[in-house]
Amino acid sequence: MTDGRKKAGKPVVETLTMFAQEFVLKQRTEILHALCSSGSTEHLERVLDILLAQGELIWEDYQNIQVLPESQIVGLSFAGCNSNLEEKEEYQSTSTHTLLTQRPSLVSKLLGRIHGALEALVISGHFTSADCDEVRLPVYTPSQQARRLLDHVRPKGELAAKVVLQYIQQKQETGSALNPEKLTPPKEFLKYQKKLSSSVSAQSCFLSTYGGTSHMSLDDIYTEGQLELAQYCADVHGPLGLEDIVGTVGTVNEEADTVLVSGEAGSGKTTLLQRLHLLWARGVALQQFLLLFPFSCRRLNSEHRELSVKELLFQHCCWPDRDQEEIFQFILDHPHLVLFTFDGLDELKQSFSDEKRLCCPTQPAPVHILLFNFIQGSLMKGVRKVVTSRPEAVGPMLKTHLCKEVLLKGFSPSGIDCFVRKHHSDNTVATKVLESLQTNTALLGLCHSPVLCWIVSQCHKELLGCGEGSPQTITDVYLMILQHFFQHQSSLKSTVGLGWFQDHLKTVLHLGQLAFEGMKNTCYIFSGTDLETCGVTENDIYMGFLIQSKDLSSNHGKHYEFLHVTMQCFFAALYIVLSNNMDHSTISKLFEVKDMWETDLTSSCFRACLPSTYQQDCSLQGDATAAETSNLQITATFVSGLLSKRHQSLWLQCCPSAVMEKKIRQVGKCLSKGMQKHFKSIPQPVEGEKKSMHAMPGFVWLIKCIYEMQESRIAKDAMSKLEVDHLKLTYCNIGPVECTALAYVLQHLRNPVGLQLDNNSVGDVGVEQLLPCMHICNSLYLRNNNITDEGIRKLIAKGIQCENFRKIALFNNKLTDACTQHISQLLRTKDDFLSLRLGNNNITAEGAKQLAEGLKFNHSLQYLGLWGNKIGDTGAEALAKALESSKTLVWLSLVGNGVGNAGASALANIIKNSPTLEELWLTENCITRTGVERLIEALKHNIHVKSIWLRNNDLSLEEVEEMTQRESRLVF
Ligand SMILES: Nc1ncnc2c1ncn2[C@@H]1O[C@H](COP(=O)(O)OP(=O)(O)OP(=O)(O)O)[C@@H](O)[C@H]1O
Repeated sequence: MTDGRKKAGKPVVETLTMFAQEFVLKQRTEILHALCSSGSTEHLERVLDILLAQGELIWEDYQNIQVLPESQIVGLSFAGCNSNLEEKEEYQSTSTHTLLTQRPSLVSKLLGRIHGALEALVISGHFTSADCDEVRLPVYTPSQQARRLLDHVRPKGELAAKVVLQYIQQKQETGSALNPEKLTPPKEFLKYQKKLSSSVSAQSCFLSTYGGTSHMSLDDIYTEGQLELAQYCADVHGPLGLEDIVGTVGTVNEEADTVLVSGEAGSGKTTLLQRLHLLWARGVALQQFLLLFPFSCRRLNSEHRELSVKELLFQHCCWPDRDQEEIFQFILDHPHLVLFTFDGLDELKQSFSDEKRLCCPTQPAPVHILLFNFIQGSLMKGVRKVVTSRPEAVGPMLKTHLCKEVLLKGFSPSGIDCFVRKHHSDNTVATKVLESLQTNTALLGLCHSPVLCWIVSQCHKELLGCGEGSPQTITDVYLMILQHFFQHQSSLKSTVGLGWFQDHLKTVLHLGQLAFEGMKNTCYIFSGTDLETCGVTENDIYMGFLIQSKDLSSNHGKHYEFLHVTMQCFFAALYIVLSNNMDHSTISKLFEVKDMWETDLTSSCFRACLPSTYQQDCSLQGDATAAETSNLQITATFVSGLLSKRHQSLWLQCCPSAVMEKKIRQVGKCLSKGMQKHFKSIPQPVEGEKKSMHAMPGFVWLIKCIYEMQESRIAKDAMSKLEVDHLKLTYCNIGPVECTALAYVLQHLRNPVGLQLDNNSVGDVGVEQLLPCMHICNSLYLRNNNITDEGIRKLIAKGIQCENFRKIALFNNKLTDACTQHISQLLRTKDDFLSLRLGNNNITAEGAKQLAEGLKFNHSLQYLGLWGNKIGDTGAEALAKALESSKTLVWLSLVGNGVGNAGASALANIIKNSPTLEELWLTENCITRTGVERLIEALKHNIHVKSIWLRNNDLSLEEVEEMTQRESRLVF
């Protein structure tokens, strides 16, 4: 700090300063972390704004801090930063002084108005264009630009300060400059905007999945997917809408301007972006953005030139017919009016890194460097960016640069209904398809994934005609679409048995090879030469599995891609299974693909089976991308499914059975080995604790592969070696499909386990899928899983029959009084049930009364949690009556239920009589002194109770103090 500080001269200030100094010294590490850990200087700058405004920091000090390199900025200390009273007086009531004292609010008022303020300063002759350039450096965030503007105005004097203040005041009176309607962009800009929006509209009005077979307009088929914030946000109730993706809701890092939409393969990320694009181009959504530039990372992979931002925007999205410079300058000046979207970040050949910084929009660089710098905000700061990716591709480094993350979780049950009805104009057909899904809940579970829902709808004839053999696995569904396309596109109409597969074996192998080679090289777009190399013919293309790539085909001959990348995975799997000249190590290498979390990205083992020239090519790309790992896992899942005995008849006629048997054995061995590795990683339990395993995503994948094989021998074998008491799969993206696989495998466990599935998307369909393994679960944790009364009805019906089942946790779901009669039945019937937790649902007094009916007959329950419901005083009275003679109850929580004094008085009876109760939670229940007196009275008869929680009730401080003294077990 400088020595030019002056003394405050007031003892009180000195004392405070000493305290502050001491505090800063003691908490130095924490303060430094809070100020600097986000990688942005915003927090530090905000603190500086406040210090300047309050006169705790004088201008010279501030300037010194400003010029110090970033690492030394943290040398800021409060030592001697006394108020500079003399200086304060000197500037009293001048505009320059106002710039200082109002600095924090001026910074925010200038956001979105920098351009106008600079213009006013230039016109008034206080600023040169060089001043403007310094303020507008693209490396600055909008708030930093505002601060630099204020910094530059100060030395220009009183009149310049006045201009800025007048400008801000005027703008406030006439409305927000952030509103694009208030802007008057140059004429050429408006023409460009029109051209861009018609190009975006043309690109987004049809769905590509249907390209091979028929056209389907997005309007006709688009169905809302389930969007959720990745991080809990107290302000958000109910589902997110499309506009929320770019809105402020759920923002975790205000300085970042990249939103990530993550979702599994086929969950609808591309389609969602397409919908956003279309709505913007039509002028019905996202109208806060004047321009929207859509990018596909898959296509950006083909751009090998170095480009500047300008070239990237204009060459890849829309070319301005005139006045390029002016249009680009307008974009630079109004970044907050521009939106970039990047689909499939996981498909980019390079993994995200923030090592190479770039901040100049005119400097050419490889496109992935441009993209990474957009995300970090070093380039085109202020432009909103929406990026999509599979979840496993998003590492912690990328996450630090996100404004928020939104999860796309596929269709909800009503979404499936809506999609199927949109898909079939004939209502009778739609109803039949939906009915058949209700009878096959494994398939219904699969339909939560939009791509699978599309296949199932597309293949309704096959589906409705297959009776008993209705599809159960993902492989079954993909085989169904294979058959569907062949039978619809081909002149060979083989109707008998499996003739269709034999008839098209050549096509399968050609497309399979193309898919397989592509997979090895992270290639999803194929040139004519690629097709030729694999022998793909016009007839093969005609079958409809390949579609022409949109914007790449015109320049360099036709290019193709698979209808969907999962289709490419499926064909690659068919090739691995059917090809007779496949390297024998391919399968084991495929299954060795490591978890993204386990080590660095290494699917290189898979590449090792390639010819050496190919390996060289690949090594040029550096590490494997996330999409590669994820797609190889999907391929391995299909390989497992295709080698299932159920599909033997398909390949027996085209492959020697000895070869196939060997492949089956290999897959079985790989799965078993993979499981062993997981089990070995389970740490020994600490004494007194249960042995617990937290599954890694790779565990779920292996389980899905086992399910695809549909061989209980393999499932049994894998599970026989798992020895844990508690299996934790929280935040593992467990939906209905995963539940089906889990139940298939876990039912073979030798000993009962606690199954913890908190914070997933199990839903009612998932609950139903779990039923086959209920007998092995002694406790089931399903917190925050979108479960309704219907799911619970089925769960309880099964649970009642399961001997081991003793505990259930269902907080944060969608339960109402309608489920309590079933739970009541469980309590009445199962006299060894220990724990019931139903917090944060919608249970009222009626529900509590139902539960009480069951509790009257129960002699085992120890834990009952009903916090965050609405049982009120009558509900509490009913429960109290049922529990007052309980000889087992240890813990009861009725937090936040409005039980009031009447409820508290009734509950006092439990205290009076219970020989076991230890804790009673009555926080936030509108209880006054009258209620507490009853509790105190009851406590006189009970020495076992340890604490009664009474925080946030209707008591005065004096009452709290007095009652604490009378009864120390009351916690206020
Ligand atoms: N919201 C939706 N409404 C209607 N159909 C949809 C929707 N979302 C997805 N689909 C169907 O599912 C198919 C796959 O979806 P999409 O390509 O958007 O998934 P994705 O998440 O981008 O997959 P990937 O990660 O593999 O690239 C689409 O082509 C379409 O047929």
